[in-house]
Amino acid sequence: MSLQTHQLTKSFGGVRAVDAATVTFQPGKVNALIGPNGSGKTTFFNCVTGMVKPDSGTTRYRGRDITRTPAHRIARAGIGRSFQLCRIFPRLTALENLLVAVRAPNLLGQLVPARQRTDLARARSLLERVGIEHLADAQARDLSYGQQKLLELAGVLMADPETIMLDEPAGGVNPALLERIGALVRELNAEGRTFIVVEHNMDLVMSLSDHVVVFDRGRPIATGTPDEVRADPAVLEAYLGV
Ligand SMILES: Nc1ncnc2c1ncn2[C@@H]1O[C@H](COP(=O)(O)OP(=O)(O)OP(=O)(O)O)[C@@H](O)[C@H]1O
Repeated sequence: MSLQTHQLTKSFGGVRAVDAATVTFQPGKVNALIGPNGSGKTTFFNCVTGMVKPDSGTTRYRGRDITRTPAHRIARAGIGRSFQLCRIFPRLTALENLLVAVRAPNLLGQLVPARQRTDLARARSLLERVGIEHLADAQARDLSYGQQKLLELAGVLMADPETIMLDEPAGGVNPALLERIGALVRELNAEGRTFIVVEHNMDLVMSLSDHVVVFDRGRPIATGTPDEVRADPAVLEAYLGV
């Protein structure tokens, strides 16, 4: 079952940020969402994940209409996401950030020691998985920007999402960490997780993704394999204005 939108629309004043966007993402694959600055990618992400209410249109996930579902319930349904500008708590340690990321929805859940122990073990193993276990007790603000992105990814993984939406994972990240983020996406995808990645780094998009959706002015103008969209004249026109 896939994530799909139908005629999704969101305006801010006179600007149609997302304009009747009908998109189907491929389950089990790495999907990329690309497009020029201001083409509506982040707003589209925000609509899909319940952070912004669309004006009209629908989003369906695994056959269910989630258009009006609150963000925390969409997250619980299995869609995790990261943000263009990392969302972490700078004064908490890396480990504490992960524990906060899975804060139990009610107080009772937070007080159950077994649950706390499981979360702690999971948080430690995820820090190890993303390669920053040595920074577990460092304040998040002391991590490099790339390390903060890895921490945010670990936070997303705490909820064990089946679908992971990443907003510009490569933005501002040095080449070594970029490679690690790419490798992690591949590994996590091989384990069966679906990815939807907004990214401006074309080398990363082309090497990582199976399926590419190109946005221009709030709607898809091309979809296909990296090679297919690269050869599409509409894509060249959108990017270069030729
Ligand atoms: N909260 C907001 N209020 C007003 N206008 C907004 C808001 N959010 C986005 N927009 C406008 O909507 C359009 C799409 O913006 P959006 O950030 O979704 O594009 P994007 O493709 O993610 O851009 P980028 O690649 O630069 O991150 C832009 O014209 C932007 O200025």
